[in-house]
Amino acid sequence: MPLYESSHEMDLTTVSLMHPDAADWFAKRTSAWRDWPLADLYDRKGDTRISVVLPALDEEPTVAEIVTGARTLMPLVDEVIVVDSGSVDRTAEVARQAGATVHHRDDILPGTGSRPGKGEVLWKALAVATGDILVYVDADLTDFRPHFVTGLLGPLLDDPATQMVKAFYDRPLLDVSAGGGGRVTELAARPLLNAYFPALAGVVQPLAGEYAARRSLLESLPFAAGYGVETGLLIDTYRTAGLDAVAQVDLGQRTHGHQDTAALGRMAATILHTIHARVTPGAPVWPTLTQFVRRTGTVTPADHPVAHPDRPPMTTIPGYQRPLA
Ligand SMILES: O=c1ccn([C@@H]2O[C@H](COP(=O)(O)OP(=O)(O)O)[C@@H](O)[C@H]2O)c(=O)[nH]1
Ligand SMILES: O=C(O)[C@@H](COP(=O)(O)O)O[C@H]1O[C@H](CO)[C@@H](O)[C@H](O)[C@H]1O
Repeated sequence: MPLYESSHEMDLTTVSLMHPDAADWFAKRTSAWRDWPLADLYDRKGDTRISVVLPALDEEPTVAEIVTGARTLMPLVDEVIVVDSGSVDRTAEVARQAGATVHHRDDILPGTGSRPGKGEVLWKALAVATGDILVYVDADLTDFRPHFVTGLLGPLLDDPATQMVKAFYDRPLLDVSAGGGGRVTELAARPLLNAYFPALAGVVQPLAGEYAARRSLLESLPFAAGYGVETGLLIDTYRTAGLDAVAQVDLGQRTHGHQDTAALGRMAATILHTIHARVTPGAPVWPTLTQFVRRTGTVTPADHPVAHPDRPPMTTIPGYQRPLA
């Protein structure tokens, strides 16, 4: 694993208060996508099967370009799969035209039913993707480039002890004039993780939708619902496989579609509940978030359920079999 040297290199004068495990981990387990040239990855792939998986809910404008870009990496990448989360637009059609294998969430393990949200489709992907490694990539990226995938694969193909690789990147905030993106990351996820899991304080983008992990790990973990999925997988990987099983890779810059503040409030609440369930399992917590809608001079409360049960480890699901290539 190359030591991380770039403009993001940790400034050691500012880290004295970071949890020592986090500082040590950051120094050892952080690399940049340029550390992982394509030719080296081909050499290291051997018979490891690699699936790129895109969760998609109404991503017609962006999904095809990402599929096309990921497919330029074949045969390093063995398959590009889109799991449709209930789109009402032409997401499935344009993804298929671009060369993806498309599955609708309702058609995967139908005996388990279908739940809304991102976590559900990432979980169900395990029942259709044939890879030993799954590379998750959001389908709303507006600047996808193949190095997003190769960067994430580097630490996994390099070191069998690596179980999960998180992306990080700079995040210009489109459509809004001030500051950077990653608003839930900075205002909720990282503060909560620093407080409750300080050894994870070195993870730059804990919510990144771009990450890769071994099937054997993903099959063994619960998947938190909705937008809690990344936080749950990160905490559970840390707890079951140890901090050094996680690596992170700098992919440069990433832009994506933005949701409004209220939607991000619900995302933050789901992440809070995901962490709460891991810090104090079974402890009471109010399961809804009340937001307010302003209409003609008044405000109306709108209650949103934000605490949802996890999906259990895929290996516990009757009828689940690893799909054959
Ligand atoms: O119910 C959902 C919500 C989101 N997504 C997908 O998850 C990824 C990230 O979600 P989103 O873009 O809503 O989050 P943001 O990037 O705005 O924070 C995208 O590919 C979405 O299409 C999904 O599959 N099902
Ligand atoms: O990081 C965040 O705060 C949010 C919102 O980002 P923006 O402030 O709209 O750039 O985006 C994250 O959450 C999504 C849901 O889990 C992920 O899919 C994104 O990859 C992640 O960046």
